[in-house]
Amino acid sequence: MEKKVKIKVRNVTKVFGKNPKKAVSLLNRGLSKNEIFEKTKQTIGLNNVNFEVYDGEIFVIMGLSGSGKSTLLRCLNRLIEPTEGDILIDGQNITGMSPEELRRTRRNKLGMVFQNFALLPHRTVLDNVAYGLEIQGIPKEERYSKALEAIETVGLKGHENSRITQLSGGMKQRVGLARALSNDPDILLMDEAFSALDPLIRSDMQDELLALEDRVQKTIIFVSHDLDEALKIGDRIALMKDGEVVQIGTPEEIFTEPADSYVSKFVAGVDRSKVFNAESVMKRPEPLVSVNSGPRVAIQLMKDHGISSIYVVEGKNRRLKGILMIKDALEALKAGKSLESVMVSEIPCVAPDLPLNEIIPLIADSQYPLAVVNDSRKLLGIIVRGSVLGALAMSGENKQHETSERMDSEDRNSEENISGEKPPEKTVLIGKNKGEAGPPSEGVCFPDSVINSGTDSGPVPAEAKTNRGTTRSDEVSGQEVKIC
Ligand SMILES: Nc1ncnc2c1ncn2[C@@H]1O[C@H](COP(=O)(O)OP(=O)(O)OP(=O)(O)O)[C@@H](O)[C@H]1O
Repeated sequence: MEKKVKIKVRNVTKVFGKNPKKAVSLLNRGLSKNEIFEKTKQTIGLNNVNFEVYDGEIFVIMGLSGSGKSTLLRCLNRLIEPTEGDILIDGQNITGMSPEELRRTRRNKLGMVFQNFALLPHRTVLDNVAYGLEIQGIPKEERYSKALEAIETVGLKGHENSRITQLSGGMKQRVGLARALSNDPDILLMDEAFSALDPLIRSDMQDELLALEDRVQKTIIFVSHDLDEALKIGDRIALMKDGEVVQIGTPEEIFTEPADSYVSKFVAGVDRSKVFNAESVMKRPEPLVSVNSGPRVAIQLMKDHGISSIYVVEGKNRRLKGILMIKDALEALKAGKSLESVMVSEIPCVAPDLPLNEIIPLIADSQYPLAVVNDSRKLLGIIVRGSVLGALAMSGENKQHETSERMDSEDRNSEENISGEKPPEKTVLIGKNKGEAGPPSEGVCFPDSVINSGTDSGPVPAEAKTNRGTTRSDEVSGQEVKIC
């Protein structure tokens, strides 16, 4: 599905100083930020920035101090006026708007959360959250009702009448968030919103933001100088240096395909196992056999593909039923039994967003590849040891497809290793997908048609996914051990 562009930033440059034209002309002649400052005493805040933000994504702007993050964020609502360029929100160019139009757009579409909370210390939580609505002239009853809703959304219900001075840092930032949400804006601009918090509280707030994003589906532009934070919460990250965007990509793209040596150095120290997740290391689940097929079909498929086990699925949505060993299929053929009666149905399953560091112990303990399933138990992919090791070992310069190629050959070996091993009595499901298998369907499907048919049964997406979802509080609880 095509992504809807919510914000478009086009050729935006910002010069701080009284003679921006001179600075811009020097920029166009290729002079650096420092050279321009030496010559003109004008500071380049942003240099020809271009990007798009999609509806409903968390887009992180990150970079070192002074790289232009806050300037860029503030240009998006024109708290800072760009010197050149356009900023379009829902297709409307805000750089050309009159003060009244701008006010309306800010009010209806944009909410902002600041690092230092920017709260009124002597007011209650409720009055702080309702403050933005108050200055818009919204009647008391309506603004309190909206404010109470926002307070509940950020988990502060019961604290409406507390004074700001009575709150912890984390709670204060929730108030800031509630205030930004009170008007139900489409877009949240968050400027180092969690940087002032203690590490544990900060981590909690990141989890809560992800959970909140799941519920309310806002477009969030989040400024951070912390790479771990960016990797954790960002759908995509824009990395800035000296007022320029040096790379935009998913966390994994930034990791595996750094645009230059600056980006490589930036990501050098990061723990790869926290960046990759099940979806990014799984391989296509092929071949598959329908639960309604006979053992002869399963044996033929395993023979054709040179494998000794095969995943058994049901219906066009390839709902996972179990795994079948070739020896059991042969036995079923001899005894006239069904696949279902001889397959192993209790196999280890993980959710697609389970991070690699949580997958490693599971795969080490498992006799089978791990099945990656979604909430409706659709088999999305399988993970074998080789894939995990490949992702961990890959250096920053290597490209994603190299891993996939290596995975494919290692998968084969790993699947072979399953052969002949006695299935365990019970195996476990880790992750959030814990649904029970439903009743068998009537139709028979074969692997290729299973993979290629139906609206949501397409191939495993090539685009790599990160572990951001796994840190959501509701999903962390999904790590409890369950029988699949
Ligand atoms: N009001 C201003 N007047 C002059 N220069 C400014 C002004 N605001 C920002 N700058 C300069 O613009 C550049 C970008 O600053 P900005 O605050 O956007 O960076 P940042 O990446 O957000 O940094 P930090 O993480 O330290 O907040 C810096 O060189 C800064 O000194």
